[in-house]
Amino acid sequence: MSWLGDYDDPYDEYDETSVRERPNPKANRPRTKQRPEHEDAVTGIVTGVDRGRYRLAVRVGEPDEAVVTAARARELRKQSIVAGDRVDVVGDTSGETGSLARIVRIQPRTTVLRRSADDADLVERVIVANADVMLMVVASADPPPRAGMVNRFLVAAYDAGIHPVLVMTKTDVADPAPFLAAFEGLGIEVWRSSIDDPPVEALRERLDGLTTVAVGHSGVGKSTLVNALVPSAGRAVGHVNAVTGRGRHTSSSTVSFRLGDGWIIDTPGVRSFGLGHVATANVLRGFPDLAEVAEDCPRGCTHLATEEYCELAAAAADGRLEPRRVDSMQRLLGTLVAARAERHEE
Ligand SMILES: Nc1nc2c(ncn2[C@@H]2O[C@H](COP(=O)(O)OP(=O)(O)OP(=O)(O)O)[C@@H](O)[C@H]2O)c(=O)[nH]1
Ligand SMILES: [Zn+2]
Repeated sequence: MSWLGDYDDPYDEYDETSVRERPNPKANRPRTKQRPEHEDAVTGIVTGVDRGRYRLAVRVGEPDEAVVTAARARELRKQSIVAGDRVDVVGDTSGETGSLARIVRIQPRTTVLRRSADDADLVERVIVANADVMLMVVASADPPPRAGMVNRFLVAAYDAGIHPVLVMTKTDVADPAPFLAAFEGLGIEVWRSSIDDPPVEALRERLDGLTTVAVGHSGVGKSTLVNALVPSAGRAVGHVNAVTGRGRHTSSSTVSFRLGDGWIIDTPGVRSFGLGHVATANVLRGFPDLAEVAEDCPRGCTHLATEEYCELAAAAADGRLEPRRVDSMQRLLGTLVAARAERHEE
C-alpha cells in the first residue's frame, strides 16, 4: 500500500463508505459535516513544517512514540497548521522511512502567536500555536538591546495570552541593568545568561511541562541558549558575515524540541514583529490591576502621556498605582500606537 499519493484527496480509503453511499445533493455543502469522525485517528504535535509536509510527534510519552511525516487532508488546505499545533492524524503513523500520514483535524488552540510581516501588513500569519511561554532572548550588547523590540514582543505575547519571560544574554559583555530599567514597572520575569554560565538547569526546571516559544533578533545568542537547553537540538550558531552583516548559518525555520516534559519552539531570528492586528485592550489584559483602573478612562483613551485625562495617569498621581508601572505601560502602549499609526498611513 502506498501512502505517497495525493493526500489532499478526500475520497481515499480513509473515508468511510457511507460518504459514498449517500452522495451529497448540494455539491457546495462542506463535506466535512457529513463525514464520520476519524475514530482511528491519533493525536500528533506539529514539530516542524517544510513545503507542505508536516513533521509530527505522535503517541508522545508512550512506548511506540514516533516522529512521522504527514500531509494535510484537502479540506484543511485553507487553514494554516503551525509548530505547536495538536492535530488528529490517520494513515501510516509508524514513522517508517517513506511513510506518509494524513492530518484530518486541527484541535482547538489554547494560544495563537500571530505576526504580520510589518505594521502595514494586514495579513497576519499564525507562527506558533499552543505556546504557554514566550522566551524573549535579548543580548545585553552586541547587538545592542532595543526597548522597542522588547515592547513589541511583549505586546504580541499579551495579545496572544502567552506569559512573557525575558532572557538577557551576553551579560559577560555588558550589564543589562540600565536597559532593564525601562521595564521595571511591568514586573516582567527576567533571567540573565552569560557565555560561561547560562542558567540551563534553572530554566529547564522553570519551563518543564510547558510549551515555550523562543523569539529574538538574529545574533542575540538564541541558538546558543536553545542548544544549551536541548543538547540534541543542533541549532546552527551564527557567525556574522562581514560582507552581508548576516549570520551565515543562522536558523531559518521554526522547529520544536522536547524540553523535559514540555517543548521549546525555536523561531528564526526576527527583524520585525508587526503588530498591525493588536488592540490596546488585549495588551492591558496582561495587567489586571491596570486594566481595572483603565475601565474608568474616557472612551477611546490611548492611556498615553499625551492624553488630556487618563485614569491610569490619575491613579499614578494619587498613589493608587505605582508611577513607574504606569510609566512602563505608557511606553509599551506607545509602541503599539506607533505601529498602528504606520499602518494607517499606508
Ligand atoms: N560573549 C557572549 N557571546 C555569546 C553569548 N551567547 C551567544 N554568544 C555568541 O553570539 C553569537 C551569536 O549566537 P547565536 O546563538 O548564533 O545567535 P542567534 O540569536 O541564534 O542568531 P541567529 O542564529 O541568527 O538567529 C555566537 O558567536 C555566540 O557564540 C553570551 O552569553 N556571551
Ligand atoms: Zn487611559
